[in-house]
Amino acid sequence: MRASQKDFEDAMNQVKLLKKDPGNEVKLKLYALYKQATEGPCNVPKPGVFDLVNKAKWDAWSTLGNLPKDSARQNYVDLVSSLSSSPEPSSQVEPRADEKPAGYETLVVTSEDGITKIMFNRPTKKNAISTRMYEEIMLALKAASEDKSALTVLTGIGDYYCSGNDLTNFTDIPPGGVEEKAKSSHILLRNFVQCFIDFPKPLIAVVNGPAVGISVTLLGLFDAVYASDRATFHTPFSALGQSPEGCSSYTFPKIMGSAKATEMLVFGKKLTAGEACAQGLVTEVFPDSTFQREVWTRLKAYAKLPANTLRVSKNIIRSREREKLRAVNAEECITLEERWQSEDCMNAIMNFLSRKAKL
Ligand SMILES: CCCCC/C=C/CC(=O)SCCNC(=O)CCNC(=O)[C@H](O)C(C)(C)COP(=O)(O)OP(=O)(O)OC[C@H]1O[C@@H](n2cnc3c(N)ncnc32)[C@H](O)[C@@H]1OP(=O)(O)O
Repeated sequence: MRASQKDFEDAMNQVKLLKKDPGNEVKLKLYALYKQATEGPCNVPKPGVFDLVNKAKWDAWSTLGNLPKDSARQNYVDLVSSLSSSPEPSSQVEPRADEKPAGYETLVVTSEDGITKIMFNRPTKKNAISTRMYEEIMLALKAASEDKSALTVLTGIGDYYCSGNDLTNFTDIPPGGVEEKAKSSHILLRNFVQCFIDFPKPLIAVVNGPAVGISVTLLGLFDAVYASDRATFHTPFSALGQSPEGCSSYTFPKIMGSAKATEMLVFGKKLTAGEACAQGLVTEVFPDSTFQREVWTRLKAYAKLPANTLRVSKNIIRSREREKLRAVNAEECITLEERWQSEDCMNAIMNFLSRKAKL
């Protein structure tokens, strides 16, 4: 069920009762969702650069773009419920000594109704995946694989599902130079994709808006993909001097045939949600106005099925491919390590950072 006005008002009251300060980033998010839910898209002039607090608020609100009021209300209620009911996202799993403490900076993770929901939470950066976010997604997936939920869902907070790799990840060059950076990125990416290959329960993507780069390629490793009709699917690797990852060089041709996969992965053709569904990458598309309600109603029903049986059935569908996928992942990362050191890739990143280029 979509959050009602009453749920929204209850959530506003709950915020006042929070025992722990949720931190500035979450407070800005709450502010922005509140304004969007009550007034719609940001309609006030941008404050001056020295008015830091109001500028931060304005940025947070305006980044929600044209997010409908009822989606904003729902996101507000979800965010407050995650703050009040499960402030320690991995509380169902004992963290090992070598793990980061519970509490995510780039994600909101909730677990209820048999569903663990991992939400990308960098809406001001269109949910681009920073190095920290790669690490946190791996931790959240590990916790979800061990908790009691039947299903695990990935989705985005704000108007984007995810804008792919955070291109500023490549600006933090270590003393060993670009070569060392490419090597460490190779290892991070390989481990990250491995978590999706090995994930033991049904893994569902709820694609709430545009998806770019690695957030698209990974969809081939999900068990179901539900998309809003606002979502688009774009893998602009060639324009970035990069090559396909997330096992897409294997899964995409298998899902849609090699000609359609080439259009996406080599020529960077952006697909609408309808096109992605016709090509088998997306399971079903819903109108944005009913997307959240319809998807969560369906997932809550699926989550009532016996959790162990869901695991067993997923495993029998996926297990034959696992070794192959591991080999593909390794090969893609080797190729990317070389690409990241190429002139094409460096120029593309510099162009984006100097705002000369966008998708
Ligand atoms: C360990 C390494 C592993 C590497 C794995 C490799 C993966 C490959 C990929 O994922 S390739 C895909 C990379 N992504 C992109 O190329 C997207 C780049 N972004 C854009 O083109 C645009 O931002 C947009 C089309 C996604 C959205 O455009 P819009 O005009 O609506 O919004 P802004 O451009 O103003 O964006 C708002 C702020 O968000 C920042 N941002 C958006 N995407 C990214 C990104 N991928 N990386 C870093 N930052 C991003 C953008 O810079 C704005 O920030 P600002 O407000 O501080 O300026």
